[in-house]
Amino acid sequence: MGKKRRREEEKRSIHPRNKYSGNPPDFSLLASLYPSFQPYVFYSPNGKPRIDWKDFNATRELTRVLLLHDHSITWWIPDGQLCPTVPNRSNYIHWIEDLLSSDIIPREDGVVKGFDIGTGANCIYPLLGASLLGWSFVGTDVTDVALEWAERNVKNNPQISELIEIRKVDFEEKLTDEIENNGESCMNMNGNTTSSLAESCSDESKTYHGPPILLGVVKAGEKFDFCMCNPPFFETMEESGLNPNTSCGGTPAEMVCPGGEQAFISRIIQDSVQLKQSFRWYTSMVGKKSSLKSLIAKLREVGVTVVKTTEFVQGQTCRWGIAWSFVPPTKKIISSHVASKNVFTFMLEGIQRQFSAFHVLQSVESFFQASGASCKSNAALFHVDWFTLFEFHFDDLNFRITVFEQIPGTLLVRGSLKPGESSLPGLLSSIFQQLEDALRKKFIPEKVSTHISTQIKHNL
Ligand SMILES: C[S@@+](CC[C@H](N)C(=O)[O-])C[C@H]1O[C@@H](n2cnc3c(N)ncnc32)[C@H](O)[C@@H]1O
Repeated sequence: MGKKRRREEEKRSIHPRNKYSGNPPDFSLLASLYPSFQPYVFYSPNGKPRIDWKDFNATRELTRVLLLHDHSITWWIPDGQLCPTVPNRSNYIHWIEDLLSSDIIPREDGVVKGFDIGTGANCIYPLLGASLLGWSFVGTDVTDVALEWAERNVKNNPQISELIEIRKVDFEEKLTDEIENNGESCMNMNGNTTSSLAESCSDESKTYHGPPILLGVVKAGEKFDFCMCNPPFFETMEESGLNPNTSCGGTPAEMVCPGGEQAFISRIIQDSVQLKQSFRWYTSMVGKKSSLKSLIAKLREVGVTVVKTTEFVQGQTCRWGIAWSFVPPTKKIISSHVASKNVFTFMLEGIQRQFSAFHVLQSVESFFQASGASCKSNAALFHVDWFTLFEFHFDDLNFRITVFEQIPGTLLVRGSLKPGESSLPGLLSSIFQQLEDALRKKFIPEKVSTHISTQIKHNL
C-alpha cells in the first residue's frame, strides 16, 4: 500500500477526537518508560519499533501501558481473555459522544449514564468512558471470570470507581423460565455455549436463547443515555477464525453465541421495543455487513424513530456501529422548497411505513417517463450513516434526482442540474413542484401532509 493510501486509511480508521488520531502509540518511548514492555519491542530493518501482534502477552502489555500512560488507568486481564486495542475501542466511545451531542434527538444535560452490555473481564468501555468523558456506567456480564476481573479493574482505579457499577446478569431464574417457555437454553451456567445444546438449537439458528440482555437486567425506573455492546459476533469458534490462545485472545464465552451477532443484536432490538425511551440511544457494534442490513430492516419494522450507522475500520477488519432511538427526533422544519439556482430540494416527511426510498425512486422514474422523458435509474449501494442513495438522470435536461433516506419515514428529494449546465431554472422549478405534489399524494397520508404543510407555513 502506498504512503498516501495508508495515510488515508489511517484517517478513515480513527475518530478525529481519538487521542491517537495523528499520534499513534510510540512503542520506543513506551519501552523506555515501562521496562515490562521493553522485551516485546523489536526493531525492523528500517529502524521502526514493532511488536508481534500474534503474541497475546505483547498485545496485553501494550494495552496495559497505553491505559496507564495515556489514561492513568491501572488494568489487567487473565491469560486468554479478550484483549482490547485501546485506539479502536476509543472510536466507539467517541461515536457515542457524537450521537449524544448531535441534535438528531433532543439533547439532555447532566452526567451521562451508559450501559455496557457484556463488559468483559477487560471492562474497557466503562474505563475509557469514565476516564475520558466522566460518564457513569453499568457494565454487565454473565461469566464469573468477566465479572470478577471487571470488578478488579474498577476497584484498582479509585479515581473513577464511583462511576462504574458491574452488574451480574442473573440468569439462573430466567434460564428456568426459558426452559419452561422455549425448551432448552444454549448457555450453561457459566455463560459458555455447550456443544450438544448448541447443536440442539441449530434449527432455530438465528433465535437468541441465552441469558437476558437488557430486559430483566435493567431495573425498574432506570434511565440511560445509551447502551453499547461489542457482542459475541460468531456462531462458532471456527467462524471467528481465532485461536483462543493467540493474538488478542477471546474465549468461546466472549466470541460465540448461538445465532451469532444477528441473534444477539436482534434480542437487543426486541428488548428495546419494550424498554423504549428508558434509553435515549441503543447502540451496538456489528461485525458483518449482511447482519447490518437485516438489522436495519428489523428496526424499520419495530418503528424506531432514528437509525444511524457508522463504519469502524480496524486494521484489516471493518466493523460497523448501529444506533437507534425511540425518542422523537428534533423536528427540523425545512422550507418545503429550498431552491438555489441549480439545486431544488424538498422533504417528504411522514411516509407510510410500507414505502421505502426505493419506491419513491421508482415513482420519480415513472413520473418522468409518463411525460415522455428518457431516464436511467441507478440504485447505488447502501452507505455509511444510513442514507440510501439513488440517482437517475433526466437526459434532456441533464438533471439528476437524488433520494436520500434520512430517518425512517423521512426522505430528502434533491434535484440538481449537472455541473456546467445552465438550463432553464424556471422550467425546472415548475417540474420539481409537480414532482413534489405527485409524490406527496402517493406516499403521505392526507392528515400528515396537511399537518406538515401547516407547520411549514407557520415557520416561514
Ligand atoms: C466480545 S466480548 C466483549 C468484551 C468487551 N466489551 C470488549 O469490547 O472487549 C462479549 C461479552 O459479552 C458477554 N455476554 C454474553 N452474553 C451476555 C449477556 N446476555 N449479557 C451480558 N453479557 C453477555 C460475554 O461474556 C463477553 O464478555
